[in-house]
Amino acid sequence: MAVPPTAIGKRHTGTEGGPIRRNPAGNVARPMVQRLPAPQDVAQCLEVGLFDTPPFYSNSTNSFRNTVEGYSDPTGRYDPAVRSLHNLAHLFLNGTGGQTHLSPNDPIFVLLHTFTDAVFDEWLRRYNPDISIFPLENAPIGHNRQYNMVPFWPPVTNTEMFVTAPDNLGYAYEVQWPSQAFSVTEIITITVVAALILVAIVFVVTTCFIRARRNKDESNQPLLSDQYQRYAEEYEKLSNPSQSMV
Ligand SMILES: O=C(O)c1cc2cc(O)c(O)cc2[nH]1
Repeated sequence: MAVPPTAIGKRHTGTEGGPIRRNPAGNVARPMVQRLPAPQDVAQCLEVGLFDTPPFYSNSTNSFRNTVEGYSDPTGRYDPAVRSLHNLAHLFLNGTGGQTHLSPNDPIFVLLHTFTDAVFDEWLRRYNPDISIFPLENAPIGHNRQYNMVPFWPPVTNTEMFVTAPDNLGYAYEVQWPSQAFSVTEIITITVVAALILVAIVFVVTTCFIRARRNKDESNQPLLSDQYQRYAEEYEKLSNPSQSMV
């Protein structure tokens, strides 16, 4: 049977899985991927100071690499149920862009991966790490620092790519990075410290004020000074106040 030309056209303009499909936030079976990453997630991810932690895999915890990839929560804590940042954006698309073997067919892939690289670049800029923090061994195949990055051609090692964009690619990303919001613990700590500082300031100012007033009184009325006050008190105690104390 002859295939209608329109059907042939569709087959060739679409992806392996058919035309590009997107159903953003439409995965009702997975409510956690019904949202995009938030600016705060990026800010938190950039606070994860360790580049990677054993086993240098998708279950690494407190690893910037695993956090930006999106297998940890944005603070770096690994949780198998969580998807964040890069992975969350893929899954949010809920269609071609959410399937590893098809996602490059969706043009959003380029934007997502460019932004992910910009986050990595900002991390390199902030922490200025030495290559010695990149795993030398025990990472999955292709992921130790001297290995070539598969499938790039000509071959390029992870070490060669562990460089900021201006040095590596000749351009810089221009992003206004969100700043980190304070946590509840930090807000409480700041409030307590501010209150203590305020009490200390009030105490010092009051003490200075009282001293200044007393000094003024003493210079204006020397008989009110401590020394004469004591004489006065002792004089009061005497049974016969007219008797001389000298
Ligand atoms: O389930 C994930 O975390 C997930 C899905 C998905 C799709 C994709 O094209 C990727 O590049 C990564 C990815 N992660």
